[in-house]
Amino acid sequence: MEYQLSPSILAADFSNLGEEITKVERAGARWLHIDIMDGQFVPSISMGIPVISSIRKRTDLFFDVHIMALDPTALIEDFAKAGADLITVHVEACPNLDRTLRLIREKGCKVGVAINPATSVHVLENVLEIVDMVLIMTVNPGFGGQAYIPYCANKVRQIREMAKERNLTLDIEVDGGINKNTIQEVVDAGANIIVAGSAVFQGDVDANVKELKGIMER
Ligand SMILES: O=C(CO)[C@H](O)[C@H](O)COP(=O)(O)O
Ligand SMILES: [Fe+2]
Repeated sequence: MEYQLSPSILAADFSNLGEEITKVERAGARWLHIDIMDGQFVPSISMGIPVISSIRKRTDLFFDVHIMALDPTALIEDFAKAGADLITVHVEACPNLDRTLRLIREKGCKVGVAINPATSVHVLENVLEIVDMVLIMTVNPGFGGQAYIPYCANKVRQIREMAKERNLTLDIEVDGGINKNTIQEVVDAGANIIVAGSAVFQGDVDANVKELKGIMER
């Protein structure tokens, strides 16, 4: 299984975004987590198309776009054109989930599906075969810098088990409150794509990326 650290630029210095991205790239990250918040599905507003298309010109990192919006389906085509490699939508925001997931694939992107902490893994039973990645939120979405919710590790374990039963090679991503103290628990539970915002961009970015990757790959 491939392990990837996906630094979340939500915690980066936006006045110096290009440099921040170069730093994580130089430190050895291959993915970049881009949080899209619309102020409705979640309370805050983050960034949109112009940010993605401008950073796309600067880096070949794999763009892992996490949409936290009330109507993610309407945004998919534009995000794909702007340079997303993988688009993840929330079950909680998709009344026609199957259609939305197929649209992501049609637009040429890898397909991700996310669930909030309080949502059961069982809502994913029917769509596991048509996604590349499941994102288990380990905080309630909306802000960086929140504390990791420990019961979510069990959901990672459940999804890994469900994938195994179906013979699927599925990526499992965790997002929220992951740092050097919490990363081991989610990796042990079966997560292989690890998002980290504050734990990467606060302090020495190079040392942070190397430390987290080191624990993950051990
Ligand atoms: O989706 C998110 C919040 O909704 C972010 O990706 C997440 O919060 C990352 O930040 P941190 O690692 O600081 O918790
Ligand atoms: Fe995220």
